[in-house]
Order: sequence, then structure tokens, then C-alpha cells
Amino acid sequence: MVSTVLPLTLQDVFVRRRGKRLIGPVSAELGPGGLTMILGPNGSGKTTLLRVMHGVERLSAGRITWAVPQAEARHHQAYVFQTPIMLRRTVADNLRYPLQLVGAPTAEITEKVVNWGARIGLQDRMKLQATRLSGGEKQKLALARALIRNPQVLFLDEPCASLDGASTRDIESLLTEALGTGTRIIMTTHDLGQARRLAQDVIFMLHGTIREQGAAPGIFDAPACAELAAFLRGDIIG
Ligand SMILES: Nc1ncnc2c1ncn2[C@@H]1O[C@H](COP(=O)(O)OP(=O)(O)OP(=O)(O)O)[C@@H](O)[C@H]1O
Repeated sequence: MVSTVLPLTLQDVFVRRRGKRLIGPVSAELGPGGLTMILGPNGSGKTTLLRVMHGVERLSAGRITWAVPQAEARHHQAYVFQTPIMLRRTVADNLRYPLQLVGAPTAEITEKVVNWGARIGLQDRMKLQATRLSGGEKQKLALARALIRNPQVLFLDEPCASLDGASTRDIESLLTEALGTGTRIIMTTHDLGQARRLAQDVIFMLHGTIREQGAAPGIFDAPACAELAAFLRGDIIG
């Protein structure tokens, strides 16, 4: 897949709510390809930054631009929340829904739903209410529902929080496959092992600003700032 929506550029972005600065100033450019991991302590602004990039957080100042108009860029993005939101419908219907929204042909929908149901190991539970799945199964379904439309850019907010090792491995496999087909991934995690396994580059947030940014694995082995070094050691910072 060749990305047409990237690069994504943030220029002096601020988000303020009720007199409090959540993030800012933040400037960054994200080019095509690869996985950017946003790291930082609780409250450092990771989720806010992700939501800003996805265009669902109102800016107080600054600019966000894509290579195409923002409305068009939105069509090529998907966002997976930390707590997966299931439609109160069957597993198959959850997979079908994003394809129906874009008016995909019925034969294509059927084929993709069967294919993705099998890829996430739910082929025997396609008629089960999605709300009855386990946490790990729900998160895999949420990810499949995001990937089924083959987005150019995928945002994920802590997709493996509170999942066990097996579910985390399954999710990471799906992400690696998506990367292989050209999907640009931007995500947050508190799991430093996962960050090292997946990241091609890192944005380290502290107090609402990007404190450090750089390519992996170098940034893990030789962080420039003391705060990132401490964070990677597992020290409590912030
Ligand atoms: N709508 C809002 N109004 C006021 N404050 C908010 C709002 N949304 C977020 N915040 C605050 O902004 C700060 C950044 O929040 P954010 O969720 O982006 O951090 P985070 O790095 O993702 O944290 P965590 O690791 O705990 O998920 C926090 O102090 C949070 O309480």
C-alpha cells in the first residue's frame, strides 16, 4: 500500500481545557511507513496527542496538516481504544459494520468477514454476541474491525493494557502483519518490552511536550535526556 495521506505535520499544537495546558507546544512530522511508539508517564499527554493526530481533539492553537485535506485523511484512518467498544451485535456483524459504512460490495464483505474472523481465531464464534467475548478477544476483534478497511494510518491507545501474554502476542502479530502491508501505526504503550519489540521510532512525552524523539533501537540504548533514561530504567518520573 502506498500512503497518500502522509506526512502528518503538527505545528506548535496546544490543547488547553479549563485553563489547564494538556499538551503544547508540540511540533512533529510523521512520514510514511513504520511504527511510532508514544511513551511517557501517566498524564504526560500521550492519549491527548494521539487524539489530536486523529483529529478528534479540538486544538487551542497550532495546526495539523496531512498531505490531503483533513476530511479525506479521516477516511484512511482507524483508531482503537484502550477499552474496546463492541457493537451490541454478533462478532460477524462487528466485522461487517465498517465495510457496510463505506458501501463495500456484499461478496467482498462476506469474504473479508470470514477471513478476518479466522485470523483472530473467532471463526467458531461468529454468531456470538461480541459483548460476551473475553477482554483479549474483544481487543482482537476491535483491531480486526479497524484493519478490515485496510487503513493507511492506524492509531492505538494502549491496545494490550490488561491483556495476558498470549493475547498480547496475537495483537502484536496482527500489528506486524499490518506494518508489512504498509499500514502506518502510531500507538501508546506502558509496556517497555512491547515498545522495544515493535517501535521503529519513539516519541517521549513529558508534561505535555515531546521531550525526546528518535529512531529505535538507538533511542532505547542511548537516550539523550536524563528523564527518558530514568523512564526506561523503570524509575518513577513525572
Ligand atoms: N477533557 C479534559 N479536561 C481536563 N483535563 C484533561 C482532559 N483530558 C485529559 N486531561 C488531563 O490532561 C492530562 C493528559 O492526559 P492524557 O490522557 O493525554 O495523558 P496520558 O499520558 O495518556 O496518561 P495515561 O498514561 O494515564 O493514559 C492529564 O492530566 C489528564 O487528567
